[in-house]
Amino acid sequence: MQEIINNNAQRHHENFWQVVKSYYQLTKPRIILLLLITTSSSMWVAAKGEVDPLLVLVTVTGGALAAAAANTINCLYDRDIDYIMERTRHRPLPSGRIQPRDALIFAIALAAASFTLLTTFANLLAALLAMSGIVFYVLIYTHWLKRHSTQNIVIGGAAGAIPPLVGWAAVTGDLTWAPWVMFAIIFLWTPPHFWALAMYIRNEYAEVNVPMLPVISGNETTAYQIWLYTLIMLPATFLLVFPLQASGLVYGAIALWLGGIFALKAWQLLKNPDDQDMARGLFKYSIYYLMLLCAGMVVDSLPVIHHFNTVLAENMQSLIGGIIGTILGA
Ligand code: HEM
Ligand SMILES: CC(C)=CCC/C(C)=C/CC/C(C)=C/COP(=O)(O)OP(=O)(O)O
Repeated sequence: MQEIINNNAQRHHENFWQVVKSYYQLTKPRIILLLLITTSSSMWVAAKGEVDPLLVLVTVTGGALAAAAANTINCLYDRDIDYIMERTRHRPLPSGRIQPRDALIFAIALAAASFTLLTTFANLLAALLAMSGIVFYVLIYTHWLKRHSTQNIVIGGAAGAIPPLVGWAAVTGDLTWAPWVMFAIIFLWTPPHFWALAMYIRNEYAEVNVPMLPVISGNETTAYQIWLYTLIMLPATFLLVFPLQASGLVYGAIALWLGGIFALKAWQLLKNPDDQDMARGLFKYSIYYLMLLCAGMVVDSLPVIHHFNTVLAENMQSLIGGIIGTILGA
């Protein structure tokens, strides 16, 4: 008898953790992690390296709840095609581990918690921006564009670029040029990020009639588009240094190094558009790229680095002055 009770208790325990795990999976947690990295790095730049840790905690939690709500509704909406694609078949909704009605209640609760947390402990602008991220991602990307346009992720990608706006707004209460440049960087980063992935799983998207660019226009055109977006994204990363001076030369050097590798990988793919390993390589690198670029912004904003940045800038100035002087003098 005691053994049966023990077994039942153990089974209940296992079931409970399985349910928690399914809800966790529904939120696409790994994508949220990168969204939060972009949010917090923007906070660091906004606060010039001296950010209130409690505000970071609140904003990151509020942002995570909003992104989790957005991803949950996306999973709910896409459960029909997710059921067909191998990569997504085992998600909680298509595999029947969570009921659609429960997912909807979960998403609404997450969004409400996010709004409450952000308005109470950050500010209304940050909360409204996070909510606009959910609405944009769900309505514009998931509902309107994903199944109808090859430009789905170009326009829909704007949702994924909102988190740095949330972070900046939480710190300063308004939006200046710098957060919009961060928005632009992620907006321009999204097509290379996603199309590289879509190039090596295009058969899956073709199977469910989602008009991703490689399915409709082929690998050559997609690789060319990836190359173009990369070429526009790279200069955008330097706008934070010049003319905005929101970040210094340490960040500039990191952006140059990381961007060089990005360009090299995009160029190699352009020359070998049917090479799936190269496409996979660029997709994986795109994730590290954004993480490290954000880390670069944070490191650059730290007060200890400020001094170093100033010395570097002065030396650069006299170096450039010297070069111009030599040219003019010659
Ligand atoms: C509309 C824009 C975007 C689309 C369509 C898109 C699409 C995808 C897809 C289909 C995957 C593969 C997921 C899987 O294997 O289940 C993926 C992975 C990933 N995406 Fe994006 N993405 C977009 C924007 C973003 C943004 C803005 C971020 C963060 C800043 C991001 C971060 C990631 C990360 C970290 C992964 C790897 C997840 C893992 O390892 O499981 N994505 N993306
Ligand atoms: C501020 C805020 C709340 C922003 C939220 C923005 C957000 C959740 C962006 C995520 C982008 C993303 C993972 C798209 C994948 O969609 P998909 O449906 O094409 O991928 P799938 O084929 O794997 O389902």
